[in-house]
Amino acid sequence: MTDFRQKALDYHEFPVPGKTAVALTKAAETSMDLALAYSPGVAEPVREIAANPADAYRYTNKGNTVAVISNGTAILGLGNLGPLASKPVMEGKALLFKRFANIDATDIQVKHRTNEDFINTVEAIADTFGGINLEDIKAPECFEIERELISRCAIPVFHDDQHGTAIVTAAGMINALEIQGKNIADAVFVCLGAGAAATACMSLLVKCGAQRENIYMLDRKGVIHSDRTDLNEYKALFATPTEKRTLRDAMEGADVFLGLSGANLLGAEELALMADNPVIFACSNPDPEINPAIAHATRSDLIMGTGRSDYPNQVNNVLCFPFIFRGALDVRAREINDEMKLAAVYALAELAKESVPASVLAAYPNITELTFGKNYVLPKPMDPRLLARVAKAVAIAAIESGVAEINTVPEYQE
Ligand SMILES: NC(=O)C1=CN([C@@H]2O[C@H](COP(=O)(O)OP(=O)(O)OC[C@H]3O[C@@H](n4cnc5c(N)ncnc54)[C@H](OP(=O)(O)O)[C@@H]3O)[C@@H](O)[C@H]2O)C=CC1
Ligand SMILES: CC(=O)C(=O)O
Ligand SMILES: [Mg+2]
Repeated sequence: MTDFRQKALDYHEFPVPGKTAVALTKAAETSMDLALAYSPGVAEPVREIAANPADAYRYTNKGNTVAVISNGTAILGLGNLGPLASKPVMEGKALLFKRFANIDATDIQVKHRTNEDFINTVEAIADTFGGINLEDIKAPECFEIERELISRCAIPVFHDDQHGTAIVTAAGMINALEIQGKNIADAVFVCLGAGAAATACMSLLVKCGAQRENIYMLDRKGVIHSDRTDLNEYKALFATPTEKRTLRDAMEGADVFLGLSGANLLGAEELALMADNPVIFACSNPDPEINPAIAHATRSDLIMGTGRSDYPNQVNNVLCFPFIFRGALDVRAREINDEMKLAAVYALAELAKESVPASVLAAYPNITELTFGKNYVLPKPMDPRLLARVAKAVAIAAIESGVAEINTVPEYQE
């Protein structure tokens, strides 16, 4: 067993199994405390909430909670390993919600037979929480699940692998293309993967200026082209009239490679075919589509990002989901709409251009400098300014787009 593998297992096992626990926010030491917390005192907020459901935000933890819900059908890039095996990832997302945005998240794994079973289960428990973060649910089922839950629930429902990934990818891509001297409207994109993350990333990049005719998306069968008769409605949106059929065909002259598929699927020979000064975001977790060491050995003019913490340019939805939910919860947004997503994109992209406080460098002992450039196109997850910048931009966008119940912009400390 490698050192790192054992360290990771020990981290999860000791001193207590798992990564999260419940903490009390009220005193529970005296008989009076118990009388207030439980019977008879608890009856008072029960009566208030029964008379006015919005009082749940006043008297319970609802307003600061998010349920992280998965069925384990697309656990990172490891595939469909079932609900229980997804629990470490969902606990991990809960850890990140707490660490970065002080949101109390509960992980929930759902075993189900049909999509409708899953949707009904989540709908039935939704009122418990302030928001729902769907995670690691594979395409195409994830699209119907999210659409239905958004329409049935009164709280924000957000499929992180789609939109969290798309927001971070778009922010990093805008900056990387700028550094490489390329215009997003002219850039040719190859997207390996045509699932939840890939379709959402490319859709948001189109909203940021990418041209559909410049996008080659690939699934396991190759390029998604107009003559294919096996495409679902989501893949069909990216069908291109082209003679290109393989990854090799698509990579010839491309400006961008975006990997949202699986480990080691991009070869050095294909990377060598790209246009000058390309951008490579190989975002599959835990192992990217191409190892950065191979990519850098193949050509020196690229910008390379991965989904991992241990290489420069971490393109990972951790930069988004804690902060977009913080902003949404703070103004009690009914949904997370495109205006809020785009506000998060531009807040992230702008923050990467500012000089980095010493506390960020201190959190990364192997890094001596973080300056906007090829090895720093996105802020680091440990950057304490993320909360104030992204959550505030999201809260303002929610208010201005009319989906907030609270119309005062919260105060955020940097
Ligand atoms: N860095 C980040 O923040 C994030 C990274 N990801 C990564 O993206 C990947 C996909 O996740 P997600 O979209 O949720 O999963 P989905 O199951 O929804 O989609 C997976 C997609 O990858 C394609 N694929 C798998 N193997 C190959 C292959 N050998 N060649 C071409 N295409 C292939 C599948 O093709 P087909 O349609 O033919 O089955 C499918 O379109 C994972 O590796 C995940 O770790 C996801 C979210 C966030
Ligand atoms: C980061 C993440 O959500 C994923 O790889 O699925
Ligand atoms: Mg995920």
